[in-house]
Amino acid sequence: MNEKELIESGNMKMDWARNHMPVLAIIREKFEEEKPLKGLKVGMALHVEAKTAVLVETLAAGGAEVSITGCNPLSTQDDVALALNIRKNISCFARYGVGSQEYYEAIDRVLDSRPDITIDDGADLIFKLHKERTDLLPNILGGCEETTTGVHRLHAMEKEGALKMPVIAVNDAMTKYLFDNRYGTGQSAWDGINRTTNLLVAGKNVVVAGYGWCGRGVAMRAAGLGASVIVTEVDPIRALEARMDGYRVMKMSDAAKIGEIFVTTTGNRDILTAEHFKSMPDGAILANSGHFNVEIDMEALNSLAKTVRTVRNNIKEYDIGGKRINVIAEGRLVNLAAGDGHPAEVMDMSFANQALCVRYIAENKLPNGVHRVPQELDNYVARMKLESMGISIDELTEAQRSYMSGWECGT
Ligand SMILES: NC(=O)c1ccc[n+]([C@@H]2O[C@H](COP(=O)([O-])OP(=O)(O)OC[C@H]3O[C@@H](n4cnc5c(N)ncnc54)[C@H](O)[C@@H]3O)[C@@H](O)[C@H]2O)c1
Ligand SMILES: O=c1[nH]cnc2c1ncn2[C@@H]1O[C@H](CO)[C@@H](O)[C@H]1O
Ligand SMILES: N[C@@H](CCS)C(=O)O
Repeated sequence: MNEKELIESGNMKMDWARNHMPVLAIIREKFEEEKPLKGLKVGMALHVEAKTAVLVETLAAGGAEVSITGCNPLSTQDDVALALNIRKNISCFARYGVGSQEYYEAIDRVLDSRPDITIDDGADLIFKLHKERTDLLPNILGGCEETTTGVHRLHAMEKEGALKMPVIAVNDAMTKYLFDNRYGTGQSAWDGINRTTNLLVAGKNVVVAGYGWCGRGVAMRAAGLGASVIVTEVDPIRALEARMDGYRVMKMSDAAKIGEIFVTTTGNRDILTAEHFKSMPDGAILANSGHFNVEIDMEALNSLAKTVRTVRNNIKEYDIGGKRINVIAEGRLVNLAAGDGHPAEVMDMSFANQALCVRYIAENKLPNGVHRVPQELDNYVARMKLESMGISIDELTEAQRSYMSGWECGT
């Protein structure tokens, strides 16, 4: 495709996404009217694809000047990046498949815009701000963090007294993690795996590592596709939940021997290691839908491999001596690096939270540290989403409200 065709394709993807993001549309309308971000610069490092682009244009509609790059070298969609770049007050520095140097140079270019507010997915901008670009910190009003791992890292920085700006943990809004991490990852991880492998899930042993919000989504949808699901955990309560939800629970060293498809969702490292690769059945398929590319120990797999070859677009086969292990999308987030990411209706809620939190930062002076998404914003997103789905719910009567808050009657 030439540049013009790429831009057309990016615009088409954005139109489709925009039409399925009704809560963000309500916020965009308000932003257009009220311009709450007028005069502010927003710097972003998110997965650059169509739903993110709709968030970017929403912020620009609010009066912000937006600079954006990717937060994963394999999740950028170049047509969308180009379509964003031609829009007024938006600069996009993301490109698909960049190496580490170009990836971090693009982060620097976003910071060169001297943002007032940052939006991260995995805290890349915030790390650079604290490690190399500390001169920019006094200018920062605050930041927003999209994902679980980013929030964990920010809490660790805060605990050590290293966090020098306020950040809102957008991931921890209930209208984010209960839907995006669970139903979003549950659907889009399988979308990525299925469109890439073109194999059957029914009847296979699927091993899901981690039974957090992502893991329970991935396990639930695997079961729906007819898999026999095995869960591995380190948390006894979550392991118990997985068992009582109907899955087999065992150690990874045992699961590795019988798993046919493995999906990691832990946010941790070294979940699948050399020991596991050696005991896996021939032809095992590995995918990561959790954190970066360290959940599957790719270094160990590379050193075990006698040969490595691409066997299908986005699938590498590692022959470790008479046994073949297949890895999708280099062990990076399978839903984004081998698919189009979460469904638009789910990102509608995540990004509605982002837009509202950017406005909140612009209008409130927050102290340094990690902040929760204000409950009223979380409730607003839920109410708007229900409304957009044509769902009405009951309201407490006065008598019910006082019954629920009193202690004298009914016991
Ligand atoms: N692919 C996506 O689009 C997407 C979406 C949301 C979140 N994420 C990322 O996915 C990861 C998980 O997010 P979450 O919200 O589910 O987190 P979570 O904290 O709810 O769940 C993680 C689970 O993994 C378990 N775990 C940790 N180490 C383990 C190990 N060695 N073996 C087995 N289990 C282990 C934990 O006990 C926990 O139950 C994070 O890195 C997050 O940033 C990805
Ligand atoms: O399609 C998408 N566009 C933008 N962000 C996404 C999409 N799918 C998932 N995530 C976001 O990626 C984070 C993990 O890196 C998740 O927290 C999720 O919110
Ligand atoms: N942005 C990072 C964080 C995922 S948890 C990534 O895409 O790998």
